[in-house]
Amino acid sequence: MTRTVITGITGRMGSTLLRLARDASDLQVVGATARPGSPVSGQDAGFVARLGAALDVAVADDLGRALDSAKADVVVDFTSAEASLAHARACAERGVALVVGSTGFTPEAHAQLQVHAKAVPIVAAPNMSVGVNLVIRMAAELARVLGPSFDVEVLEAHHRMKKDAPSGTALRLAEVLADALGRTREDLTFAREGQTGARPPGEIGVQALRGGDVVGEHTVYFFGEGERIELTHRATNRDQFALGALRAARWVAGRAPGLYDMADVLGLQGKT
Ligand SMILES: NC(=O)C1=CN([C@@H]2O[C@H](COP(=O)(O)OP(=O)(O)OC[C@H]3O[C@@H](n4cnc5c(N)ncnc54)[C@H](OP(=O)(O)O)[C@@H]3O)[C@@H](O)[C@H]2O)C=CC1
Ligand SMILES: O=C(O)C1=N[C@H](C(=O)O)C[C@H](O)C1
Repeated sequence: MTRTVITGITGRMGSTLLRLARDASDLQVVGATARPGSPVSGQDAGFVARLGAALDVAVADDLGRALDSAKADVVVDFTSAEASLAHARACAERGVALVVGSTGFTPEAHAQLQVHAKAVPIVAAPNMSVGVNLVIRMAAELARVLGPSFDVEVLEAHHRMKKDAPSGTALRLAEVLADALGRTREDLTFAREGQTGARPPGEIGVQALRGGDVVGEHTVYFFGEGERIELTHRATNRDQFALGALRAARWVAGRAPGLYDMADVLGLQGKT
């Protein structure tokens, strides 16, 4: 049994993770958290996350306290970049492995995550769906083979409540595409407006749509002369993100310290 703590269980991903962790025969939910000062602190996690039954796990409003009272192997955290950094510190101080799905990390915050990963194993990825991680690899392969004569654009769409833009997945796609094409982050163009002139060769465009209840959609366009390739992933619910994260939780518990990606979890070796 992998003893698992889920953070942010009042959230869309936290409640999905709690349901799927509860249903997994090889995982035991030993802790659940909500934000500091949350009114649900002390209540049963199963009712707070609307799972329809008690879990016999009281919600804590501080991960450190939750870890001090539960002998956990791993924490699974989809909250916000800021909260995840604090959670990484709590895990590093207590020797507990961590899976981070939060997006919106600044380069400085990401560097801090790397510091905590010197103490404990951490899997961090902007998208934990197996399908998306395969799409990322396929996009890199297409870019390498098609080469610089194709114009590359990344388009993402998400629900109206999403806080960061572009999505972490779109950013990862753009970075992987830039790498495959021998370009840098300087070549990424985020949205366009005004007299932009002709599209510079080598540019990689990244565009974000927001609205309604869209779970998460990513398309990479390869625009050529006389043909176009579109590589699309559409999530229709959040279960595949959560199942990927729980797969990462089983994989990372007991591993050597280090910052790992979903490609490591999935055994996708070699360059992206
Ligand atoms: N890697 C992946 O596969 C995926 C990543 N994500 C990312 O996961 C993150 C969460 O997404 P989503 O679930 O939709 O967002 P939500 O806003 O629905 O959930 C976030 C939850 O975290 C809670 N929270 C905030 N701070 C803390 C804290 N310090 N301790 C405990 N809980 C806290 C919030 O509480 P409150 O409501 O009180 O503010 C909220 O319930 C985002 O960064 C998103 O981009 C999403 C889907 C897939
Ligand atoms: O906030 C979301 O919902 C999602 N966020 C992730 C991202 O920013 O890439 C992954 C997924 O698309 C859903």
